[in-house]
Amino acid sequence: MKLLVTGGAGYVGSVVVSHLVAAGHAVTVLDDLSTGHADAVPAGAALVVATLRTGAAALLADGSFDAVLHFAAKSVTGESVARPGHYWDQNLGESLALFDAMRQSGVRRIVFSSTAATYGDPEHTPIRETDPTRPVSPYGATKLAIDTVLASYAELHGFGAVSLRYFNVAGAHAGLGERHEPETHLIANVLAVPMGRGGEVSLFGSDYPTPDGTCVRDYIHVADLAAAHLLALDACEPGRHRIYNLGSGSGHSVKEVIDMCRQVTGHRIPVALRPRRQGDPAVLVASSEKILRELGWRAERDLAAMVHDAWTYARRTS
Ligand SMILES: NC(=O)c1ccc[n+]([C@@H]2O[C@H](COP(=O)([O-])OP(=O)(O)OC[C@H]3O[C@@H](n4cnc5c(N)ncnc54)[C@H](O)[C@@H]3O)[C@@H](O)[C@H]2O)c1
Ligand SMILES: O=c1ccn([C@@H]2O[C@H](COP(=O)(O)OP(=O)(O)O[C@H]3O[C@H](CO)[C@@H](O)[C@H](O)[C@H]3O)[C@@H](O)[C@H]2O)c(=O)[nH]1
Repeated sequence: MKLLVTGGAGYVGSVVVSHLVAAGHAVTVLDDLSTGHADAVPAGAALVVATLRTGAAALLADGSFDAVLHFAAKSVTGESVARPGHYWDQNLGESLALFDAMRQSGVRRIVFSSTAATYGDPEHTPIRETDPTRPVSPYGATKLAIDTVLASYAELHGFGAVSLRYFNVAGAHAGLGERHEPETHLIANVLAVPMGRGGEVSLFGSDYPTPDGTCVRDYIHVADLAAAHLLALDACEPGRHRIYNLGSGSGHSVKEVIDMCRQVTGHRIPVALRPRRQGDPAVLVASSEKILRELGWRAERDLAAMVHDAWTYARRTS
């Protein structure tokens, strides 16, 4: 297929592009490099540097693309609380421009990066796709709004759309990994300590109602995530919007993640206890039964593999 990948110079997008190229697809990346890196775009894919508003319509105009994978977004929860207008503009506004360009050029298949943040504070664990969506941050609200637009465009404009709700993405693959500046994600921050960038890792809150008092998350390897995108692409069906959670079904606490990083790196990794971070739910764990049942996908790699691969990547890129 001929594919347009928005945000393909970012962490998750670049790993998915490497899988798409390996599977024989022709890939064009559209990315404004606001948080991505031109050198993360895998060999074999073309890069167009522009925003969705300025670049999508011209790229899609000739009607030759078969589908879009839409990763481009601003995705730092805390920043979204400080700058909600920026998040609505960048996430919903830019997505509407992309969907409009798709509609005008007749491209109707799309796989979208949604998020566990659409659920907010869950009523029970594990979270199913049918559970209530009550986001607690502007970031989660913008992503839920985009899911809603896709449902509407599927019904009214014949889009075949799949929203993949990622839980906590981690690990590295094919020499591609996390390079966010500043970094907010736990595993990358913990590994920065043995890499010599900071003497201790901040642990945000140890008084949560969890077994060891720290937040529990469902970590998923970025290569497992990439595999799900290839299945989702084949599952795009005109007139339908499907939503799938992507997680492993089991949770790890922040303390467990830090211990795993100690084990893998052999470094003692000092911890500084800090107050809770605003907007962090205590437990987020996915039920991924729906995508197993319907598309045959399940997470294959465990936390040890994620930390090991992230550590290999960190050392290689230092
Ligand atoms: N990393 C996670 O744990 C996680 C979890 C849930 C959902 N997600 C979603 O997955 C997607 C990818 O996340 P990531 O961690 O790779 O983020 P990232 O910041 O590394 O990648 C996003 C990419 O989009 C580009 N971009 C942003 N706004 C753009 C715009 N308006 N026009 C063109 N390009 C633009 C950036 O330059 C960057 O290359 C995002 O949509 C994010 O919300 C990520
Ligand atoms: O330096 C750090 C970084 C994080 N944490 C904690 O670690 C946990 C995980 O945090 P982080 O890695 O920032 O991920 P989340 O905030 O859970 O968010 C990620 O996972 C969500 C889905 O579960 C997605 O919606 C988001 O886009 C994605 O950033 C949370 O309890 C944080 O408070 C720390 O204690 N210290």
